[in-house]
Amino acid sequence: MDRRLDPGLSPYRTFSRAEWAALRRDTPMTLRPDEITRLEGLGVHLSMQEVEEIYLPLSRLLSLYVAATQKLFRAMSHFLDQRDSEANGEGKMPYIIGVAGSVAVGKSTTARVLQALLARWPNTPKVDLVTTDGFLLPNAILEREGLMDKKGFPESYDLPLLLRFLTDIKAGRRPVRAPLYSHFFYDVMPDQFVEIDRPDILIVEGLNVLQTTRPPKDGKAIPFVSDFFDFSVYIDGDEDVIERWYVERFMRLRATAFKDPLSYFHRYSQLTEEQARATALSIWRGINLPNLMDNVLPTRQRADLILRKTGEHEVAEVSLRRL
Ligand SMILES: Nc1ncnc2c1ncn2[C@@H]1O[C@H](COP(=O)(O)OP(=O)(O)O)[C@@H](O)[C@H]1O
Ligand SMILES: CC(C)(COP(=O)(O)O)[C@@H](O)C(=O)NCCC(=O)O
Repeated sequence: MDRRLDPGLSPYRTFSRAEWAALRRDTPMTLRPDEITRLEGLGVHLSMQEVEEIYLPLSRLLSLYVAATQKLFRAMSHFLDQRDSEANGEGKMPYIIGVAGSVAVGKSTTARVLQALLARWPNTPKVDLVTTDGFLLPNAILEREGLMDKKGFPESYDLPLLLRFLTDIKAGRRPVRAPLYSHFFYDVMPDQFVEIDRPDILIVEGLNVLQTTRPPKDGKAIPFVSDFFDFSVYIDGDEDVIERWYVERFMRLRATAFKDPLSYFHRYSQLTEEQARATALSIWRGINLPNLMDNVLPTRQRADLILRKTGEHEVAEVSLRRL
């Protein structure tokens, strides 16, 4: 079902692939084929054409937005009579980009491509990447709370920890640590963190990054995750296509990572191909699809930019929110 906004009512300007690709203008291709290969996830064939026609124009837009925001930040520092060193160390504020969308829609891959392209721009050499998977509650708590079948749902995250992380980033504290999630162990890794030390850009990717927060029981108002964002991208696709991507990824993992006896899903590597496909479909239709329909898709129209994908991860349309 196509739930895109009625163009007559939309705050977005929508570009065809060709119109968007033309906005690359003279932006040079800064990634070599071997670098694109390194960016690919398991089984991903990331086409050079996709990077040139979709992600290069996006990196040009973001570079312009970051430069304008850096000017705004200096204006605020001037207003506050703050010297650059006092404002936030070296007079810069991390520009935070959120990347949202369904499980298996391509958030991690897109985030890695953007990280590589944005780091090539002279005004943003340091680009860090964090996934909100690390802010999931540990399996022990999910199991105690009966939430193992809700992994990825709003209630499965340690939202206060994520908001504290983003607050520290925006306040310029250094370094700030983000917990790490392992898809191999299917759990948050105890005592493992990624340190974020005042990057020019921080990309935060995850299912929940555009969700509006239900007020907590104590009634205290808390911010939305996206209140800390300077720009946000939603990666969109038809549910039946994402279901295929999810099953394809599951089957690739079954043939690789799941074969390791230490892998959480090792038991699935013992299944026949048909049983494994049925299991992947059951997990998708029982957990990730309801989460997409109820909690993720409704956040699409909060994004600044929507990448609408077709069957093989190609982006067919780009919608950019008008200022
Ligand atoms: N642009 C792309 N081109 C080709 N394959 C892709 C692309 N983006 C994602 N994929 C594939 O789709 C699956 C999901 O991608 P991933 O980035 O892991 O999604 P997410 O982080 O949203 O779960 C992965 O198996 C990956 O190989
Ligand atoms: C950990 C996740 C919530 C994160 O989603 P993703 O990074 O794949 O978008 C998801 O991969 C997940 O494990 N969902 C629970 C059901 C499943 O095993 O797919």
